[in-house]
Amino acid sequence: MDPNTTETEWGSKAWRLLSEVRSQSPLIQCITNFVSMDIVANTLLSAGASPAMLHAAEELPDFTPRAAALVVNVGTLSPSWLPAMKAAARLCMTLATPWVLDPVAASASAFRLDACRELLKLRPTVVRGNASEIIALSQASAAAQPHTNAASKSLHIVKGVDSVHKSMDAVEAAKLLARTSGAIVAVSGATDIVTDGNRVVGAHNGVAMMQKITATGCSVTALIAAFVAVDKSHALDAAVSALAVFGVAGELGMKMAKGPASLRMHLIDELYGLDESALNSHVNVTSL
Ligand SMILES: Nc1ncnc2c1ncn2[C@@H]1O[C@H](COP(=O)(O)OP(=O)(O)OP(=O)(O)O)[C@@H](O)[C@H]1O
Ligand SMILES: Cc1ncsc1CCO
Ligand SMILES: [Mg+2]
Repeated sequence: MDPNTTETEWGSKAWRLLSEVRSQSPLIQCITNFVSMDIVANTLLSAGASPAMLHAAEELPDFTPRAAALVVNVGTLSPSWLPAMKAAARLCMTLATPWVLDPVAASASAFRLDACRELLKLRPTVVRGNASEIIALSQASAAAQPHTNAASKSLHIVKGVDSVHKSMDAVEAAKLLARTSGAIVAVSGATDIVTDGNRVVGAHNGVAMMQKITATGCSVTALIAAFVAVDKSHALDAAVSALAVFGVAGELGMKMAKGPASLRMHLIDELYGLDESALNSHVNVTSL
């Protein structure tokens, strides 16, 4: 993080990065779960980025090098998809293209946890999960070998894809995961937490109703990829800004929403229409 960023400067930073996404329209390759494909693509389009949901291994050598960033989301993981996820991540690692891991339901099964740990070795720029996912992954990756006690203890920490922990409960786990993986780690929740293992920043935007729309977490993961794509050397700032921007869109959308379905629509509309004054007055980011 730029150590000079004060709390009042986060609004203008978020605006600058959103403006860059709008002007550069970075190509974001998303290998994401079936549930999330539509809302992730619409979130990226509303923010000004260009989504592409390609996942065939045969296409990666041609396509992945053209992407400005990659998202790998294991939400509906199956054995046939994992090799392509790893191959795309490996290409990004080789090409220094930023990529973001969403470890959905990381500890739901040994297969999924091992897949997440293998993906972590391919040096994601950012890992974004909910609190239960980050706690489970942090415990598992602290274990030196596969199937050690620490890894198996972290199995089944999650109920499913929804968190059973609060984001603030995951601060130490996030810092540890950042240190062991080298990634920026973001934990979504009432306060979104972002850390590089030393600094911890909190983004306090958003509304609780966002949890009642499936794949809002997947969507903000993709938005983080778009923001990192336009500011590769400041991944922590980019992740914080994306989380704050998405949260502000949720707050503004909630003013017109009657429930989750209409919030989904209004959030996407508000993201599309965000302007400088809205971000300056609503972005609420602090050091933790
Ligand atoms: N209590 C809350 N108050 C405000 N915003 C919230 C709250 N809980 C979640 N959010 C926001 O909702 C979005 C999704 O976060 P969440 O933690 O629900 O992700 P997730 O569990 O990975 O979701 P999914 O798996 O459905 O994609 C984030 O932008 C987050 O900031
Ligand atoms: C509900 C659900 N199941 C697998 S992925 C997903 C989308 C939210 O993560
Ligand atoms: Mg999730």
